[in-house]
Amino acid sequence: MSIGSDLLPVEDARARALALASPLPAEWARLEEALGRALAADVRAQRTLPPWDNSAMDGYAVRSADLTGQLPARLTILETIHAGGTPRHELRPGTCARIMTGAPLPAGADAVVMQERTKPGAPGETPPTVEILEAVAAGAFVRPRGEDARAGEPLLVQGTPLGIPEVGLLTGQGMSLVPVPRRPRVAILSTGDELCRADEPPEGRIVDTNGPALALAVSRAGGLPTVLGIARDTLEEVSSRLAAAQGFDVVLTSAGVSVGERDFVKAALEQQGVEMNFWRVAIKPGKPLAVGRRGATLYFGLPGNPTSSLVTFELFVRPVLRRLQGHTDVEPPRVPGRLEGELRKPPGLAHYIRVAASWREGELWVRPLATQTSGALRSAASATHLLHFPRSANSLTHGAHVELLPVSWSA
Ligand SMILES: Nc1nc2c(c(=O)[nH]1)N[C@H]1C(S)=C(S)[C@@H](COP(=O)(O)OP(=O)(O)OC[C@H]3O[C@@H](n4cnc5c(N)ncnc54)[C@H](O)[C@@H]3O)O[C@H]1N2
Ligand code: MOO
Repeated sequence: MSIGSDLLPVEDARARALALASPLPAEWARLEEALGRALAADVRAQRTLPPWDNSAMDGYAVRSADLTGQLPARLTILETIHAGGTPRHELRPGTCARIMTGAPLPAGADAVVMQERTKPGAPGETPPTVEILEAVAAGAFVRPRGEDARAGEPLLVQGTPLGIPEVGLLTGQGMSLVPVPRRPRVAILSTGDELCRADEPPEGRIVDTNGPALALAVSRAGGLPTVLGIARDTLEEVSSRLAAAQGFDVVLTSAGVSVGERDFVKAALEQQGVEMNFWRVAIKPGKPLAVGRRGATLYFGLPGNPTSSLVTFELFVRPVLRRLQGHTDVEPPRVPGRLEGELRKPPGLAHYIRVAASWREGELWVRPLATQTSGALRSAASATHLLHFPRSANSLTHGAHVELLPVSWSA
């Protein structure tokens, strides 16, 4: 059997993890807390915005038909309309209105000529006039009524991720609450006899960095983390700590999931009635990943190596947290890039190489970080992307076109 042939491909593993997840029940969230979340229902506009046709430029509101003959054309100025003002006159042939950006168009006007394409009449002349130097098409520099929203019509559909413009659109509708799936509650349990808390004297132990790091990653992915602390490497302790972790949508454990003599996480999960969906993925770092479900709760046994836990979070947990929050686009984003230097590996596992990217000559060039060991957090520090070194490939040469995944954990 060739290396890795008994392991699940990354894409299959992600698909299987995602298949365990569906959007959580909706809650009403204040708009400022809805940023980055996905709408749980269609939203219809209640207001038409902008409420009137208005000018996109400082200039003159005109009838485009007045400009089809000889140019320049001299028009009589009926009034000046400011943003916030109300037009008082309807344009008749041969007339126009001075108008400012955002001001409502007067009746009869169908276009705006920007000020720079005009020449003012003599100061003090009555009635005041302006010379229009260019013809304009009907609709030029007019922002039509209802361009942003039309009362009664769909505004945003279910599943739309709420970015800042979307939140702005909803604000413009006078909405203060929106329906979004509630945030997933995520428990994080570190396991390992060698671990201590950051505020304890280490004395031969190592500080649990995975717990706090995963909590930050969960928050960034929109989840609500609860750090459960450290479980010692016994089946009883890991099992009882898992039993106590009730009421969570997702439980993340770190370490104890490989084939070592004290790797009890899988056994403990099974003892707690978790149905394992898969264990071990054809990936480096992160091969021992274990995923299962009990009722509505999803369990991820993440590998203990600090970078392995972050990479598996990025490739498997984050997409699941996004699906739980109603996002439809949950696959990790990818961008094309070019490799600086060379990479080699045996075939069998897909490698996700930590790289730093910089933009050069119209392309994203990536440099593999000097340290690639999964045991060192340094191999993730200052990484901007993960370079996908495909499972079947054994070398990538300088300048190779590569697939890059921006990491959510970078600064
Ligand atoms: N014979 C084999 N050995 C190993 C295999 C294998 O296939 N066959 N896989 C290796 C791979 S790949 C990984 S990844 C690790 C993962 O093993 P575990 O998930 O069981 O993790 P541990 O062995 O308990 O710990 C690994 C490493 O990480 C440190 N660690 C653990 N927890 C934390 C934490 N919360 N904060 C910071 N650092 C942590 C731990 O001290 C170890 O150094 O297994 C390989 N072995
Ligand atoms: O795959 Mo393990 O995650 O390299 O150390």
